[in-house]
Amino acid sequence: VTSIREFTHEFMIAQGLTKVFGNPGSNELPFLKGMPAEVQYVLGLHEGVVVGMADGFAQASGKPALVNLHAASGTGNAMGALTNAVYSQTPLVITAGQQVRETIGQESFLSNVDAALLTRPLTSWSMEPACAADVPRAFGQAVWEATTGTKGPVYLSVPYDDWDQPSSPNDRHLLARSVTEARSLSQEQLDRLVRRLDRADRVALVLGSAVDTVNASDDARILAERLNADVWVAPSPYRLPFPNRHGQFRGVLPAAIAGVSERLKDYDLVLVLGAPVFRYHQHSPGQYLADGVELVQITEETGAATRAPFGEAIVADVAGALAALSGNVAARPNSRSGSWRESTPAPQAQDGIFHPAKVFELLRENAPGNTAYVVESTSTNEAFWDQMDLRLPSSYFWPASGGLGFGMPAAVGVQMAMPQRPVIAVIGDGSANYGITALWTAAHYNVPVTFIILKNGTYGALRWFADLLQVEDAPGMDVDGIDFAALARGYGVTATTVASEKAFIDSLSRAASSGRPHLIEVATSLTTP
Ligand SMILES: Cc1ncc(Cn2c(C)c(CCOP(=O)(O)OP(=O)(O)O)sc2=O)c(N)n1
Ligand SMILES: [Ca+2]
Repeated sequence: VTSIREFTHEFMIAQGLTKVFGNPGSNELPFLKGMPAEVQYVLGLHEGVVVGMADGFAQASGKPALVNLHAASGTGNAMGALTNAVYSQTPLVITAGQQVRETIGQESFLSNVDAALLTRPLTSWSMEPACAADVPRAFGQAVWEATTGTKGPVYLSVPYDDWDQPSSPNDRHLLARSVTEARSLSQEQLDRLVRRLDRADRVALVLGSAVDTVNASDDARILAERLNADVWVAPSPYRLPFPNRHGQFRGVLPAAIAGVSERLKDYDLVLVLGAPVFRYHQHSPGQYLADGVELVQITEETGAATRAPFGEAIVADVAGALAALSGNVAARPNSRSGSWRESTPAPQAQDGIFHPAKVFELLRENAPGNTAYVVESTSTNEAFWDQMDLRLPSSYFWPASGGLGFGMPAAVGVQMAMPQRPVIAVIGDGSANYGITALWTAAHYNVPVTFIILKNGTYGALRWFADLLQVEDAPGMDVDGIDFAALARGYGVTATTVASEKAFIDSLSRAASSGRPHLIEVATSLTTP
């Protein structure tokens, strides 16, 4: 008789879930027993790193990732990483071991009390099956909940004595199941939108990260060029949905109410695709939109449509909408299409201290054009977008809720999913500490990420926020004196500390040709975000 474990392993392989990102405890061992050779277990040394790696892997591969955590303590460690994954709608199937079913009520050691509640509201679905016989169906539901409707992380807690129970012959039906969806614009919605776009004088496209998640930036560019529309990226992007040096690219909208309405005030129609309206961050009250500006939002995320405070929302497949719109709007004269903007020269490094813009200029000039960047350096965004020239989909990954500890692990996950592209992680010296153990996994599985640590010795973004909020004496702002090269070597990753542009370029090219992970730490000056 097939056990529930054996059936579940077979189902995982049938679903293509052939990597398990995990950190094990005793509750998980009965699930991990006899794992088929087709399944690779990727060990992370902290559950935040495990979920960060799975998040990067799932985003870069475009497929769900399977995670296995240790009951409540493991799940608790993963919650910070889940704040990102839930906002990037990353399909993660998070499983966790539970104590023996009959001992949960008495809360014996390692019981995950109220397991199905533990991850709410950071999972769209969570469950602990009411009996062992329901585990296979619940596992299937977890996979389809993660990948259908508003996609995102889900959670399944399984008592560890369930795995040895016999699987039912009915479970075989699960192997034949599929769950798909089609939520394209209706013909009437499409016709109405095309008429509005064709009649509008000055159109702005505001593109969200989901446009890159669904790999639709090419159609976004075609639509923008046909409309001769200005293109903005929606606030707080965790992906790049449009080439940032394209002649029609106007920048990333500030994550502030007044800032957004100021930049959108001269348009008569704003079309938002694949973004919430909007993910503001610093609070600067004002009019949501200037008078005369109309806004239409197309999103796959029902909640982003229903909770928006203004504009007309359509819940529909974003890639399909872009393909339909770009094929139906009238073409306008456009001298900008296909043009590329030059970048501004970065300030020179002084006495071994680099302006972050100089680091980015050296990356633009020396890293391969198909490099994918995983960035978690919270005071250098402006310099990054000024200097970088990213033209390919899946070229930029950022923690979707700003939950730090994403960058280094996600870079490992992205590189595992895209072995054909170089991956460079650009990490602040504050952020690096939240996911630093990812270096061990990079070394252990030889994942050739180049990690660049920008050392300004402080929580730069918080200094900027402290000024904004007039908090003169904020404590806990400094993180100086950390030797990341020594930490990297301690986890098995080679490292260099560079103090000149030549040394930076040499380290970069040596790292790229080594085929191994490498860390480069560079002292940088403090800039405003
Ligand atoms: C898990 C977690 N903890 C704390 C913060 C708060 N935080 C912190 C601590 C920041 C400073 C990060 O410093 P850095 O060195 O990585 O980058 P910059 O110096 O460029 O800001 S930005 C920010 O929002 C967070 N976002 N996420
Ligand atoms: Ca810093």
